Amino acid sequence: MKTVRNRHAGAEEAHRHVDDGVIVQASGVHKTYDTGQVRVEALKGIDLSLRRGEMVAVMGPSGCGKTTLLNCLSGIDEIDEGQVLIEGVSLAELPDRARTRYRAERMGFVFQFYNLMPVLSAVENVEMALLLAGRATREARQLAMEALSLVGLAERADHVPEEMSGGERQRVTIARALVNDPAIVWADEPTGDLDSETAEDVTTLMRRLNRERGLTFLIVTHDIAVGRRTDRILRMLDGRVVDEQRMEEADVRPSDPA
Ligand SMILES: Nc1ncnc2c1ncn2[C@@H]1O[C@H](COP(=O)(O)OP(=O)(O)OP(=O)(O)O)[C@@H](O)[C@H]1O
Repeated sequence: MKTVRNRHAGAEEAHRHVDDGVIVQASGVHKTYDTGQVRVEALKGIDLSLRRGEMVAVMGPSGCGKTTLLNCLSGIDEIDEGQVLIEGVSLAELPDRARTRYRAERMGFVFQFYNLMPVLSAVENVEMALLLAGRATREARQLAMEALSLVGLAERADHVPEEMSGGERQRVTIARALVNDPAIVWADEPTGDLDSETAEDVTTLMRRLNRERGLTFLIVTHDIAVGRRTDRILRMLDGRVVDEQRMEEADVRPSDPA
């Protein structure tokens, strides 16, 4: 994997130089939370890589460091030691504005509790991701509508979140996550707030987007039904990745309906 030294150039320019199929490369990642009273070593040396088009689950018991890992890989949180490269770019080395811009342009996020703006309609929530990334208003509206169609919600475009079910809200956040055509979508317990049937629909949707659009996903989940639908499960225990399980084709159901 080539490393791009990215001093003043924008992240956009940097990632054009690297395309060897690896999206995420983490080595020796440590993260400790120190509240003054308690010191928690949440990540104790993580090495992993994700390839373009992969769908990977991170599983493990409560408190083992899954969310911390997602936050550290995606640059939401700072790491104490080690290195994280996304498309060959070390986000930690980018100036603040370039890092924010990189995240807005190249990453999508899906969270358990949706994180939608309650006063905005579905289409406005989705287009916000584009407007923040500097797209023109008209183009943003058109792309947002296309993304809502992809997740089967075009007819709900004008509804605000409280007028939608949990599954519909999560589909809006998935539309928002993919609308920028990101390098990777980070999903933290995307089905955690959903009943099992709706969770399966949302998982099927993510798998379809992964297969059809080559969208790369890293999904933190407690739900083995989600894990089974991915390409790989990384199992964490006490701040470390202790096991990796590749899913059989039979488990990932290649013939899932759209
Ligand atoms: N901001 C913080 N300050 C202090 N400690 C924290 C903070 N965030 C997480 N921790 C601690 O770090 C450890 C890992 O937490 P993390 O949220 O990553 O676990 P998790 O595997 O995602 O858990 P869960 O499945 O319950 O969401 C836990 O011991 C947690 O208490």
